[in-house]
Amino acid sequence: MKNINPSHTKAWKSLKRHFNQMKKIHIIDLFRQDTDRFKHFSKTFNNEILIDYSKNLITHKTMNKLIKLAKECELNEAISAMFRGEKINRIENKSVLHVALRNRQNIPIVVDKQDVMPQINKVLENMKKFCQDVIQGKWKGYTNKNITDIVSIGIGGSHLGPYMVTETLIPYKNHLNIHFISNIDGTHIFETLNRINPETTLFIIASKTFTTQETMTNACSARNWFFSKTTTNRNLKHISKHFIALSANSEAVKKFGINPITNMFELWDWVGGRFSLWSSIGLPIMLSLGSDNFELLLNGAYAMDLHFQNTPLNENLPVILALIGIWYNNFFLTETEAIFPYDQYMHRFPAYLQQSNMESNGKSIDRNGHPINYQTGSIIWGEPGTNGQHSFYQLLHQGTKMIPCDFIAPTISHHPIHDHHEKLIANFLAQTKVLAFGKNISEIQQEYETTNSKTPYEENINFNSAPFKILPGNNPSNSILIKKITPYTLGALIALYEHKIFTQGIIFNIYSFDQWGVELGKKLADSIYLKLQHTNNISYYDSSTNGLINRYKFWTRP
Ligand SMILES: O=P(O)(O)OC[C@H]1O[C@H](O)[C@H](O)[C@@H](O)[C@@H]1O
Repeated sequence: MKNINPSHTKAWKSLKRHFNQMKKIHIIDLFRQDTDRFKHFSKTFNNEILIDYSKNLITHKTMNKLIKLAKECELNEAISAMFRGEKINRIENKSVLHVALRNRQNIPIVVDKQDVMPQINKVLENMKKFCQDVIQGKWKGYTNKNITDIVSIGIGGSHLGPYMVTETLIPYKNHLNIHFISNIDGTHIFETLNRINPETTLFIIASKTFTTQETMTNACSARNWFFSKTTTNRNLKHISKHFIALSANSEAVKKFGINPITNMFELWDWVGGRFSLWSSIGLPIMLSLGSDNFELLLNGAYAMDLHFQNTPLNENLPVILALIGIWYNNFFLTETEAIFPYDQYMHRFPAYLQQSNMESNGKSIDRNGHPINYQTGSIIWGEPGTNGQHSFYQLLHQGTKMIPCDFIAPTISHHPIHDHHEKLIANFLAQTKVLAFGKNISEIQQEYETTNSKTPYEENINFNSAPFKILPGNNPSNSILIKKITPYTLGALIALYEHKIFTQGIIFNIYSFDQWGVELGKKLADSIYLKLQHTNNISYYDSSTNGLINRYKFWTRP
């Protein structure tokens, strides 16, 4: 993988010139010039996912230039390097192999002279057997009762993926109640423990490192609670019926009191936290949906992996989305990208993408170790539709910022109650249309002239309010229609975004698979935590931090 500064490429310079023309063009003009724009700028994946990217400020010329940029940045070579298991996470000297976890044809992938597939398959088989036992009631609690509740304790990548998937796929859920605890705020665990019975609860401690402060604090509290509520006398034999670890750190798991041989499902250092839902970190998904559905999720992701690996760049969906994102981020200099799932079950999808995208591509040092002189990762945010429409869409329609959006919706609802779904989809379509085409003064004028209600008062209001009713449009969006949200299509959708992130990271010339930015805060929290224990006021840090610490002590001391 070469380290190529994208802003020094020919394609980048040509895109800059092209941008100077395109910035004067309105999406309306693009649709006027090409009446078949939808046909030219939309693609389907396996007849289950339709991506319409026609409502973007792009032409064929734009796309060709962006593809040239990807080629100059050697994207094809980078894709092969990832799938080959090369150590592309160079600073940490690790391979990036979440794709191996869903390599459903078992094609050997070699890391350090060893094929990783046998160990992946072994863990997957163990997970399946374990989940089957829990679901079928063969796995009993220490008082010989069936498990009814699963509590997953983890944070970041060890939380967001499993949580988002189990929420999105609730229609496929079995009888087990599933709870997630992530925040170190005691409220999170307090509220969960209040709702469960220790004799019938299984705690899953999900942490690749098994050292993360939030997770270990919650895990210790869960264990203490379990001991306090049961008559197990801290007996490890009993704990083994109720605590499972998902981790790459067997030593720490053992120290915690979980037997790594019988009660731990392994993952490996080549699985990045934010890409780990396909690994043993996905155990809560498998427990909640059953192993067949988990495998369908893997199959969907695998289908997208094959597409990403084997499709020419100009037909390649993750690449197209990534390049359109770069077009706005690096040429229009947009700051954010919004994700609007028109599906209530997908309510955590934007939060999930926030981590996977922003932790991956929120970097400002290039792969040569030099500061970057162009924009990298966008700010990702979003809410499910239609709630967002009654909240922040005003700014999208009439604010001063361009915000590229992805609208995602299923065509077949899991709950076709009366006309809810048609109304939901009508809103989706209305919003994307209005964002692109807006409403101009002559349309307002025409509307005004054809309305019947023209009392002098209304005339006055209408006349004066006309400028305030203009919607400039020209805000770009992608529309992603999914035939139905199933484990398979969700797997493909997640992989689509994973590969979009990868593609952008390669073109930004950054390392997308480490996250040094989060380390300092963790270390400092540890040291401040110690300072909070002392009774004396402190003057160790800057005046603001000292002032806050000392006030905290003043207000909390008896
Ligand atoms: O799985 P763990 O080792 O507990 O890590 C959990 C999370 O914490 C870290 O701070 C990273 O920022 C995340 O990428 C990671 O997923």
